[in-house]
Amino acid sequence: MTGGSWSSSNMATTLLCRANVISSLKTFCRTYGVSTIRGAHTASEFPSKVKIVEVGPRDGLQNEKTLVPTNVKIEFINKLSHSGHRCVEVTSFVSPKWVPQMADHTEVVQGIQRVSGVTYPVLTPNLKGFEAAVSAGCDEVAIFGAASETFSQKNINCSISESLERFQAVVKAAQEKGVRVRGYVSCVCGCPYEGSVDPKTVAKVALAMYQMGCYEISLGDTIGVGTPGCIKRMLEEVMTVLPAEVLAVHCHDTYGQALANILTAVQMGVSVVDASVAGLGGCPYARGASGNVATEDVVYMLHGLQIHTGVDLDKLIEAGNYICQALQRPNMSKVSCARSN
Ligand SMILES: CC(C)(COP(=O)([O-])OP(=O)([O-])OC[C@H]1O[C@@H](n2cnc3c(N)ncnc32)[C@H](O)[C@@H]1OP(=O)([O-])[O-])[C@@H](O)C(=O)NCCC(=O)NCCSC(=O)C[C@@](C)(O)CC(=O)[O-]
Repeated sequence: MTGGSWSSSNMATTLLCRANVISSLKTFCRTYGVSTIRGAHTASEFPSKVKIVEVGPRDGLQNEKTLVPTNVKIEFINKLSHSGHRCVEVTSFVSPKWVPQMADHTEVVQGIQRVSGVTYPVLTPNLKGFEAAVSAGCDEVAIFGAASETFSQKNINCSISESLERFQAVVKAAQEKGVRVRGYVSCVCGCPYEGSVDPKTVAKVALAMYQMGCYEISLGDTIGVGTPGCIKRMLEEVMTVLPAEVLAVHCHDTYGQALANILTAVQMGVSVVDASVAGLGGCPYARGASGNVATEDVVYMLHGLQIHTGVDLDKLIEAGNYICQALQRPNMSKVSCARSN
């Protein structure tokens, strides 16, 4: 054995040990609680798979002023379900006075064809929404908080701490019924009312939601002001208390930064990405927020990195074109436009 090959085999052993230590730390972290392990993520690693959470039917449509017929929503969701997605967020059980577009939530949930292996979460801000969702047949819900006091007031009419109390009640009821709960934290890079947001506040709210029982925390750049630098600083802070494995990113594309932000997050080990087909959407209580990042563009980028998503790009483009025709609006996905030319 030459000195050179001895040292590379030694190095390989060292790397293997390091990988084992990191893997053990991650397992320990998942088993015994996240707040005890700090910084247990591996930086600059691409995951081999990314799960896309398709939010088009909910986040994409909630801001539409004209009511979209229920049968169109159902057909749209069915097309998305058949495009290889594993998770399609379908509607919200919120007050119809606040978001009229989501008032047909029960009909939508009960009208879709459920595909085996696909989950269909819905937003539930409080116990009233949760109970209605469960009665409609939902088995996964999402609670949605914020890292900005003013946004929390404007969006769900309560402070951050009041929202956490409400969510605690939802999570407890969900656990009793075996319903999975996802958590959102909005305004992770900036707030439409307060401006910049401290990453420490994001980390605090994300940890509180995870500790109460959410299986995953989606970090929302609600108004799309984030840049890769902002996303990196925010994720570094959040990853001091939660591992990358339980995080997702939810990037709006207002400033054209969403794909770069997602790439940054994926490079930091995040393997769940929210996106909205055709780039539809925005939050009605976030002035200036444009659509989400287009799912087609995210899938194209990830496939280019040889990251598996399970999504069939052609079928996804078809679903995006279907809803754009129904809404009579242009498709905001660059990939879809390029493929259609
Ligand atoms: C949270 C509330 C309900 C509080 O609204 P409130 O007015 O404070 O509620 P309340 O408890 O005082 O009740 C007032 C009325 O609303 C009814 N009510 C109460 N709860 C419900 C319910 N669940 N479903 C249906 N009705 C409900 C309740 O029964 C009562 O009816 P009334 O007696 O007047 O006839 C309201 O603020 C609301 O619905 N907000 C939702 C806003 C929303 O959906 N925003 C968009 C989603 S968040 C988002 O887009 C961001 C995200 C997730 O994508 C991530 C990102 O981009 O950052």
